[in-house]
Amino acid sequence: MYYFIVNKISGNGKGLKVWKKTEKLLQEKQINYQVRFTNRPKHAAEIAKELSSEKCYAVVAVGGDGTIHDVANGLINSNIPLGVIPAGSGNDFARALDIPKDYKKALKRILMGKQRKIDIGRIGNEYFITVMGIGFDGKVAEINNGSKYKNWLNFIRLGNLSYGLSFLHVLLKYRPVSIQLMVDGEKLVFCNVWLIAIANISNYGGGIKICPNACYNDGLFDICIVHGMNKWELLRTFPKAFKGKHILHPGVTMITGKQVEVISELPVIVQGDGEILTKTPMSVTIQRGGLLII
Ligand SMILES: Nc1ncnc2c1ncn2[C@@H]1O[C@H](COP(=O)(O)OP(=O)(O)OP(=O)(O)O)[C@@H](O)[C@H]1O
Repeated sequence: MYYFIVNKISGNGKGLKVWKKTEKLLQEKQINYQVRFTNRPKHAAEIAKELSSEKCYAVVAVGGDGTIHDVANGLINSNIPLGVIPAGSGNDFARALDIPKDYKKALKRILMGKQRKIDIGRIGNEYFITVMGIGFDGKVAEINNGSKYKNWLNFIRLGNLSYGLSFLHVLLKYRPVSIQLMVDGEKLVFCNVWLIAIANISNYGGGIKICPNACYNDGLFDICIVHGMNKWELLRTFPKAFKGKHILHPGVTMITGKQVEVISELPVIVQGDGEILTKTPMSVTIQRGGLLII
């Protein structure tokens, strides 16, 4: 049995469209499957948790990174692999793991049954699988998730642009803060911090290579700290991040680590996989090979 968890509204309705085509293919191939639809945020985590005690080949998320985040959280500590049929706006997880954008190819890959283990980040009782962003970045995710232009840009197939627009929106008002980090027991202090990205994969926000050397199975987070630059420098440096070239700027510090604690002078917002998770102070740990992907 294959279980599918579908977020119909992901990618501004792409979830439902992709599912209809996928279902047709499953029926043609006479695959044994069941489908559940989400009807609220975090519902996919509840469904996946319920399914994690069933016998099945895989639980497949049909949606974007937020849906994959929820399904992964429901499957943690089970031995059931997570499959992905990409149907979101950004699809950064699929991009990093070479999961085809095309539903036919993505399904073929799931049915082939080859499994791999990936690292996950743990923050309290929640897990993230792509990138965690602290500060400016968290605010951008908050604005982006609630924006009307995200839906509109998805509609005209330019969903990737919405993160850039939200970036400009937040840039007008955001004030950088001082932040203290403890990385594997070593204390580091940075002034005028715009953002800290703690990454399991290289990209977020629809292809921004924030930590170009991040690898999902090396047991390490790649950490990018953007600090000590003014608004205009940040604006000039941002486009370089699409190719990972921002790391050459002196105001960008790159480090790696397994455990990171973040304390800031004022509480700042934290996102993981594009979902708002918490505010600082917070602590995150990597769990090597914590999730099975099919
Ligand atoms: N029925 C629903 N109604 C409202 N929100 C939902 C529903 N089902 C799931 N969600 C929430 O929708 C949000 C967006 O989903 P998702 O991230 O998969 O799509 P996306 O934002 O278009 O793609 P991406 O994250 O790849 O850019 C998630 O936070 C998820 O929890």
